[in-house]
Amino acid sequence: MTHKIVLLPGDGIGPEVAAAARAALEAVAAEHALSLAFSSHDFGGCAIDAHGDPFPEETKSACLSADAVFLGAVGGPKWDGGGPRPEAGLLALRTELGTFANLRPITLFEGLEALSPLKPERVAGTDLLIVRELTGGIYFGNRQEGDENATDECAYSRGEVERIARIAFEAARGRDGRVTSVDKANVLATSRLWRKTVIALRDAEFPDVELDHVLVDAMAMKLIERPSAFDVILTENMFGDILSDEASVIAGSIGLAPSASLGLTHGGLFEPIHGSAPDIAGQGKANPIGAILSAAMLLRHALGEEAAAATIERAVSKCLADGVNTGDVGGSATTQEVAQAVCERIRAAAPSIPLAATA
Ligand SMILES: NC(=O)c1ccc[n+]([C@@H]2O[C@H](COP(=O)([O-])OP(=O)(O)OC[C@H]3O[C@@H](n4cnc5c(N)ncnc54)[C@H](O)[C@@H]3O)[C@@H](O)[C@H]2O)c1
Ligand SMILES: CC(C)[C@H](C(=O)O)[C@@H](O)C(=O)O
Ligand SMILES: [Mg+2]
Repeated sequence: MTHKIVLLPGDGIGPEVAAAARAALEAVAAEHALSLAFSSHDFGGCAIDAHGDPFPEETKSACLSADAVFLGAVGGPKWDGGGPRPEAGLLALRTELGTFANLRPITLFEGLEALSPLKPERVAGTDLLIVRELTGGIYFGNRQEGDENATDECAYSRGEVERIARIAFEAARGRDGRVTSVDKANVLATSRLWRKTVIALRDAEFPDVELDHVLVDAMAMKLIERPSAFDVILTENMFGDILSDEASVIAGSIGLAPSASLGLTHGGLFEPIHGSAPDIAGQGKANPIGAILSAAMLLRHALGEEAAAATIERAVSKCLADGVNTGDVGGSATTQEVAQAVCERIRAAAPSIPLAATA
């Protein structure tokens, strides 16, 4: 069976890290006898330039009929003027695919401990999963934009909160059994609904999972004070966006952090959490590890290929431990060199296939 993978390289460093992810997928497919068919499509700023639309119809139908979608990154100063925005295409893509659950794991890698801005004793033992609601909240409420006044409405329904909370509780059962729900219930009505709903769901369906609540401002502090205190962090769209960039630095660099965006019907959307990094685009400086680990998440969540996902993850850990790193994590390797080093380790790690007996 051939799996159809749509690639949306996008803008800035997006094409560089997407090429690295594709190389890792091709290497692992060869070793695990998987059949993957790739097609690339215009999306984001480059699609605005080519079609006047960040999410053209052709791209949309390719995404909808794919088994999984991989995105590099979109955006950049070129499209920050007054016209269509690349980021609007990304929000439309998430809505179109129904990917309401954004999983953002933060993993400490051997060999990179010294890169964390936190003291080693604070960072030791950190292993976080941020579960971010992705298709609701202030990103998708009514928006009014004027020169004197502007409004961004934040709305959540009980059903939207319940379905993302269920993902977090289920994830916690496979981990350390603890969920920290982050909100701003001392001020926001949406946060009070959030908290009530999360508590009711835990009591009804997940009494075995430990649950606590932290206000988002305090969480921004606690996350860097003692990140190892947390297991699964469940939060709404905007808080999750902000906290995940913060959390990524604990492990060394935003360039290392992957994500999976999952829904109920489509295989999902997989993207590193970073953006198009215009400051380093086109220079071979982008760290491709977040993108490569997103490709591993694609294999696991969209295709059910756990062994292939684990092969990529082991190859990444080995590559980082061997010191093959881009500049953001203290090395001097280029994007392509890191990708190549990961691919070599994918090939070296795969089980050897016995030779057929010859007469
Ligand atoms: N999913 C996405 O497509 C996505 C995500 C975030 C931001 N954006 C967009 O990207 C553009 C730039 O945003 P920004 O500068 O605020 O955030 P950014 O994540 O692009 O960059 C922030 C900083 O991190 C560095 N960085 C990011 N990724 C890196 C990598 N892989 N390797 C090494 N260093 C890396 C950059 O050089 C920069 O200094 C904006 O237009 C924004 O809207 C897109
Ligand atoms: C580009 C932007 C719309 C996006 C978000 O805020 O969700 C990005 O920051 C992310 O984290 O994926
Ligand atoms: Mg973000």
